[in-house]
Amino acid sequence: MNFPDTAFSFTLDAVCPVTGARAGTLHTPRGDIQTPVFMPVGTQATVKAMAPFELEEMGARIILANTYHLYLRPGADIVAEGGGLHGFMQWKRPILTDSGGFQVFSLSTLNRISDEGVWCRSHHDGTPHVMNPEWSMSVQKQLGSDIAMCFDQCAPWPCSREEAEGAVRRTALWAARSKEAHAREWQGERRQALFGIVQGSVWEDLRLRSAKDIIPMDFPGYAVGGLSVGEPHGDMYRILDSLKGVLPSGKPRYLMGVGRPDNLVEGVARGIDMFDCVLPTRNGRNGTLFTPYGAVNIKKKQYERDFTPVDPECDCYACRTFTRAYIRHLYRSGEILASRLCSWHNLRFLIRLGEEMRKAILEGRFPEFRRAFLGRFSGGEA
Ligand SMILES: Nc1nc2cc3nc(NCCc4ccc(CCO)cc4)[nH]c3cc2c(=O)[nH]1
Ligand SMILES: [Zn+2]
Repeated sequence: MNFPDTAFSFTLDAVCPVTGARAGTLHTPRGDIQTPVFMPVGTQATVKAMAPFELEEMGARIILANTYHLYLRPGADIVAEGGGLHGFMQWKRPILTDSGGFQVFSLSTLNRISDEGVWCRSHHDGTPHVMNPEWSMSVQKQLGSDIAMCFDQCAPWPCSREEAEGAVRRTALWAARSKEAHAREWQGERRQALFGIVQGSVWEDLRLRSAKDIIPMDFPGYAVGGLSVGEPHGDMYRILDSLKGVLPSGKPRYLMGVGRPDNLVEGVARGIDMFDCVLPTRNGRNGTLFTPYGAVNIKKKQYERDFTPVDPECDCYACRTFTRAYIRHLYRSGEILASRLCSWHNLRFLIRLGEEMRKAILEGRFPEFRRAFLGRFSGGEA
């Protein structure tokens, strides 16, 4: 596959004049991605309980995998030998890999951070590892993802302002080292885009400082990190508002780890193009299903004789084929198909939400779409 210099480019197809919501197209060597887009999470080289052909059927255009997990198991060398992630898991469309910084803090049993990098013990077997920008770029190359993320430091929430400042400083340091290591790894071959990540927790001035550090490094895309870590949604939205006019409008904006359907709509309204979250499959496995009116917990007795689809407006295989009563039976019987059908529906719900927001933006009716969707969707149980 040859990679012309314009291997990665982003086209803005339309912008909502009222909110600034965007419809765009991210051109990658493995295909175009229309935004807004939800990226199913495939942490360990699989979107849990879904086969690649099913992900294609539901319209998944790009999926996410995790450097930290795959480095520890099965090992980046095995994935590389298996043809990189695309060959190993037989997913032919684009893949984005997270860089490992966030996961090392949320998963490793012990970790020490310094400007050099992170010393940690594997959450599998306690073996010691050093993770840093150079390590992350090398592993993401072995994984062969289409989009790699800078190795960054995500401050926890809540944290002190000093902690947030430290993470901003280190994230800038590591972004420069990531960019340098990435260029060295790829020697000018344009086969993997590297996205920058902005930190700063819930302080607007620190977010601005981080943006001023990262944007001049001229990445092909920018992620908003450090959110969806437990902070109130109001803080998330306030931070997105503060970055809206700062992040380069001609490049894709990726909000990491988000999220619930209402978070996606509010994120798009604040200029976000790309999202990822484990919620659809995580909720799928515990029987919590997205519907236009909020989340439905299929375990509930009230669905015992409910012979209607999970979501009558949904076009997914689960909603076209089965009833709530049947899926409730599967769930209560501990049948594997329950997790599959619930994950399938939740993933399709978010993928379709992206498609519908894109259509609304292109047709100049995003504010009405947003009002109608949020008016019906109550974040909690329906
Ligand atoms: N490199 C990098 N990666 C990130 C991944 C993230 N993922 C999140 N949030 C996801 C949190 C999340 C975890 C589990 C569930 C399921 C139900 O609880 C939902 C959300 N925030 C994140 C921030 C960063 C970040 O700054 N840098
Ligand atoms: Zn469905």
